[in-house]
Amino acid sequence: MSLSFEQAANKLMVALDFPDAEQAKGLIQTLEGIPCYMKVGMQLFYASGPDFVKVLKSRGYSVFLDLKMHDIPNTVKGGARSITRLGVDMFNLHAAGGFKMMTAAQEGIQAALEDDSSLKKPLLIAVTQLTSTNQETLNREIGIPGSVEQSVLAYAALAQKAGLDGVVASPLEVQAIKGQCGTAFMTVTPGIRPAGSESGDQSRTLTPGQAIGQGTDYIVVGRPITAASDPREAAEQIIEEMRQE
Ligand SMILES: O=c1ccn([C@@H]2O[C@H](COP(=O)(O)O)[C@@H](O)[C@H]2O)c(=O)[nH]1
Repeated sequence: MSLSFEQAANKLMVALDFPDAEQAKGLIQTLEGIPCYMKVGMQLFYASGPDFVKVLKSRGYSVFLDLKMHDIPNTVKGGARSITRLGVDMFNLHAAGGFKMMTAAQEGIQAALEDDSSLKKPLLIAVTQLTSTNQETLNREIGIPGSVEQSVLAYAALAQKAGLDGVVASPLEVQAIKGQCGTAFMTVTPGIRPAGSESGDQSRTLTPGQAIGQGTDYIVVGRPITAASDPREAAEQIIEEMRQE
């Protein structure tokens, strides 16, 4: 059954990779009325911080704070507590930080919820292997043996054991992750490139329609929308393609 416009838009996370809040607000204005998720990454957060998250929430957006925490458990616990207080809907950390780090993040979430019972529990997901990583990078540069998919599945298993809600991976790995962890275990997939667009620094890519066809829960799209000559048209075309699957 094909998705409605709203259902497809709800599965689209737009990566607001901008150097300042003004430029990000410009894109939000352009996309007004499209009920997509907004993703705030390190570039925008380091520049405009919690205030910009509040702007997005006040405009009714679901917000994924993509800061990819990776530190000792105590530090990540504190970071998770602070992030939860911002009222974001989803945030993430690197599965490579290990089981204790991932459980510490959940303790941080719980502590924030106990501080303020009006807060909603955010979804917590783990980055497996970055979508810019290819087989060569993994084995020769980073020195991790085995295939990219094996590594992704090992991190997904660890994240699930630690009680997380899902993982960030390439759409190419969605079926294997869902097969191993179950369909309720969420996949959030960057590395999305509409047919004919530049892959740039992304290595493990699929088109929006192919990614939805693999059964992913959310696709993350940055430059194919933000760098398009008509970002609204680009977003609408991506949503239409998602609907066809
Ligand atoms: O493995 C990962 C994890 C996060 N990202 C983020 O997604 C967007 C993708 O942007 P594009 O411009 O569509 O390439 C970006 O914010 C990354 O930080 C990822 O690409 N891969």
